[in-house]
Amino acid sequence: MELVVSELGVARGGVRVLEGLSFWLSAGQALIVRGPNGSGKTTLLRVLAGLQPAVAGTVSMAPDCVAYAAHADGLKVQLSVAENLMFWARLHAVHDIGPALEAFDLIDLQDRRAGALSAGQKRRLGLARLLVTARPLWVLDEPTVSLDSLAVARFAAAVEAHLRSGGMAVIATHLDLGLSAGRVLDVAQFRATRPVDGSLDEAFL
Ligand SMILES: Nc1ncnc2c1ncn2[C@@H]1O[C@H](COP(=O)(O)OP(=O)(O)OP(=O)(O)O)[C@@H](O)[C@H]1O
Repeated sequence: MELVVSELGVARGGVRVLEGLSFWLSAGQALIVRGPNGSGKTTLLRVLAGLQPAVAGTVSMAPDCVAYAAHADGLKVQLSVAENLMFWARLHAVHDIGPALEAFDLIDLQDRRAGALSAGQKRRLGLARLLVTARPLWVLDEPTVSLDSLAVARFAAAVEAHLRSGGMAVIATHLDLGLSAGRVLDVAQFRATRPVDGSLDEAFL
């Protein structure tokens, strides 16, 4: 399996942000996306995840191959930690939430209502969902926000395990996660030179 991105152009709010962006990833590889604030990292990830269309170019992988973790954790606050994971697991026909609880140190919190978790605990639960999606490409937007150093290490270990099992990851992060198979892409070099674009780019927010 391979992710091939060719001559991609992306826009936000009718303004072109990036153009001419190409890269590829093979099974077992990760791409770390860097760039200054407002340079288009989130917009690129949204296009990869199928949340909005590209304005130019192609992405080889269909959105249903992608597990996307945005800035927001997207949790069901009335459900417990375990119920949140079971909800996502059922949706993806995954039967065992045990490895996800274990990987993100959530076993002791599994009966706690998600709305009553701390910010870092919520983030751990949001990331644990990745492990119950069984999707090959993880697209992650600043996944380590609110995580302490131990949780960052656990997250990096989960990504490494995903890569070892043939998965891929595209991660916007300012941290060095120490991934063995991680390349860095700085989106600043792909800043659009013709920024105004009249087309509708928002499938939904
Ligand atoms: N909802 C929105 N509507 C219109 N424009 C937006 C919206 N969100 C972001 N933008 C603009 O799109 C451009 C790219 O933003 P984007 O969020 O992709 O950058 P980023 O590199 O992820 O930034 P950061 O590092 O601050 O998270 C910026 O100029 C930003 O102001």
